[in-house]
Amino acid sequence: MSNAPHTDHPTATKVGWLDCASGASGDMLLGVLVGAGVPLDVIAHAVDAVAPERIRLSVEEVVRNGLGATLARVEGTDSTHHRTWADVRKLLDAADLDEAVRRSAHATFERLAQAEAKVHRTTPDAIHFHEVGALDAIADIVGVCAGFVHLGLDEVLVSPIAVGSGFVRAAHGRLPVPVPAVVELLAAAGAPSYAGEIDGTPVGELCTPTGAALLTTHASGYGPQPPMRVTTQGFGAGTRETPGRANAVRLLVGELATDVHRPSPAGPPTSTQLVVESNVDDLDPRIWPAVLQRLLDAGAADAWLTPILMKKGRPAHTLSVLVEPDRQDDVCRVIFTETSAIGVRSHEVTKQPLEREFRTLELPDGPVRLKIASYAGQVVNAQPEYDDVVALAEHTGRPVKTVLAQALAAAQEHLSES
Ligand SMILES: O=C([S-])c1cc(C(=O)S)c[n+]([C@@H]2O[C@H](COP(=O)(O)O)[C@@H](O)[C@H]2O)c1
Ligand code: NI
Repeated sequence: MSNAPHTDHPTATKVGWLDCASGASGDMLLGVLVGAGVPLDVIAHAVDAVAPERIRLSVEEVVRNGLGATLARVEGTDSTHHRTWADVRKLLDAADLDEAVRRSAHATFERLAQAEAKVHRTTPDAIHFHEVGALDAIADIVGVCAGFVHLGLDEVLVSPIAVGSGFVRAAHGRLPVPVPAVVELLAAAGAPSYAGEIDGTPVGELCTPTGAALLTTHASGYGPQPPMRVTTQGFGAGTRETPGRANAVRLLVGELATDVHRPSPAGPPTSTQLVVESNVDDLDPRIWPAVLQRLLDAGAADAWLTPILMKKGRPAHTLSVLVEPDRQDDVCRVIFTETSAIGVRSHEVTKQPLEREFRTLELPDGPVRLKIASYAGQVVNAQPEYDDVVALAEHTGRPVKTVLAQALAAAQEHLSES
């Protein structure tokens, strides 16, 4: 239940819009939820249910660049320094927790672990949660998930996310901003981001990995504030004062105004891409697989061939490449240097990606990633990553079809449990 006044619209869609013009971190999101009316007790209760050691959560009203904001603090000392995602998952599974909170906390940690595993070339289960420790990650993630469940939002929309620029000092040295885990998380979700510099001056880290994992888990779409009748706003403060802007994330809560334009709840908004094409009748066909790979390496979203019968009755292929407009030059360079095409044509297309997420299936012989696509909040497709299946089959010497069947069965079981 939310603090927002209730209206008697029976079919009203309750929406939250997060304004991430100053980025987002776990603490900022905890603060913004309290600022928007979630009692601190609700958050603390969920965190206590999971945390293996005492965590003290507190909030304080502060001013950021002249604006009042809620600063959340998480205090506690983790006596265990090596808590991995596998350890935290056991804590989550065993906790006396609302099922919706458990589900979204699990999804958030899973995303974070996937992104970290990719960056550090390891497995999600081996990931530990940064130098601040697992206790802080538990407080941020479980607390924010509990806050969102309490608000009971039908949709959470997120603005393009300011990620920052320059460098940040981490336990293992200086990391470039946006830090690698943030880049992976936003890329996997198709979330729009930008540096957020003011007057070209590097601003440091605005969006942390925990912030990005929480945003991408809860977002049902990205974009500007939708038409909505706002009832409540909250500001969640970052710890630093930053020149030229209030270092705070903002949450507007209200009802979608369905009498005007309404963004799709199905996932990221549609985007305009280009299809660049050329008909080719004189390339040695053995070269095509390498061409398609080079196009993907050059930034194409997809590349494919269609057999055609060309002028003069010649069997040939249409090469088609789907690409973001700003990568068109890179794609054309590959086409002209790698094939015998002497010209290309292009047209704009509208792309609507479904929301996707990766989870990890633990098969008896090793992990296989599961790619899940959702439409309007419902899982509509779930496929084990074929490359992982082949790698596991090679590793174990078992037939690919056997490993694939095992992965599909594990996927079904995983989905029916979650
Ligand atoms: O310590 C590690 S491995 C580390 C990796 C990364 C990557 O992006 S990879 C980032 N960081 C920085 O740690 C702090 C804490 O982040 P939280 O998300 O846990 O709040 C932050 O500055 C990250 O950029 C550390
Ligand atoms: Ni890392």
